[in-house]
Amino acid sequence: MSRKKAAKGKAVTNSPSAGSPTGKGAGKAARSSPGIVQMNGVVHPSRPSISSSSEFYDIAFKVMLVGDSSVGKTCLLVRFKDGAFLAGSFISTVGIDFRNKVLNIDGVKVKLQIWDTAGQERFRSVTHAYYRDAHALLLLYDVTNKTSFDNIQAWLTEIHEYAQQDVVLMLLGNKADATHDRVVKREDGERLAKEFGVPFMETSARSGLNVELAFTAVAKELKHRSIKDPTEKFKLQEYVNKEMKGVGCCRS
Ligand SMILES: Nc1nc2c(ncn2[C@@H]2O[C@H](COP(=O)(O)OP(=O)(O)OP(=O)(O)O)[C@@H](O)[C@H]2O)c(=O)[nH]1
Ligand SMILES: [Mg+2]
Repeated sequence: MSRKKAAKGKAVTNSPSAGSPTGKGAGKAARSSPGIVQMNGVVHPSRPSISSSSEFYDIAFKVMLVGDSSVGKTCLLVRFKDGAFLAGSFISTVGIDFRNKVLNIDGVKVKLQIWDTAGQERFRSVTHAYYRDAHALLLLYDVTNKTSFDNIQAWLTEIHEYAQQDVVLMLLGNKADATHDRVVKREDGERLAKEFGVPFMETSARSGLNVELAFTAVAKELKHRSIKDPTEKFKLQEYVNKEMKGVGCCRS
């Protein structure tokens, strides 16, 4: 297998349209971070983008983070990429950004190009344009925000409409660290995920709980599908169940 080079997220273009936000983040400042891409910027497996980075990879996939505004998509990505929590006031994402990370999955270098979408309603049409090229979707709700949980069904409808039929999908209940503010029980998340046949776990961008696992599980599934090794058996939910940690536990 030949090795490719991983591209860095580059600021190319982005022009968020004006309009009144309807999400929880309405009225908040908007942030546009370095990895902003063109509408047609797509990464295909085994086809690297032009790169100045020296990190090599074997296969590449596009993963999208979706869900209501303020559920913690940007924080989850920053935690995964940089191992840090974005403390301070909430700055809502404008349009769509991406960050790259190369993971070593059983000896195979898997590059994830992770696209962080804006949850605000006014950017929804921008997000729709990207679904088609996504290999995996991480759909987030916030365990301290019932509306974000109630909106999951609508997000799933949207995903079925715009994403590929065989897209790898995982439901994440984020902010699991916020025990005092929790309004959505873990069992409710589990029930919903079961109903829709989607793997599920709770995460915390603040503590790091299950963050690495969420991305690793998706990378393993994508690598498994891509390589189609008949000797290798991989079941996403089984892997997640085995590896995931509960709230209050020790490891991220
Ligand atoms: N307690 C706690 N707070 C979190 C966690 N993740 C994010 N937050 C907070 O939730 C707020 C929103 O986080 P973001 O990551 O910016 O939310 P987002 O989903 O990217 O929002 P949009 O960009 O508007 O779609 C911020 O104030 C974060 O500090 C978490 O795991 N635990
Ligand atoms: Mg964001």
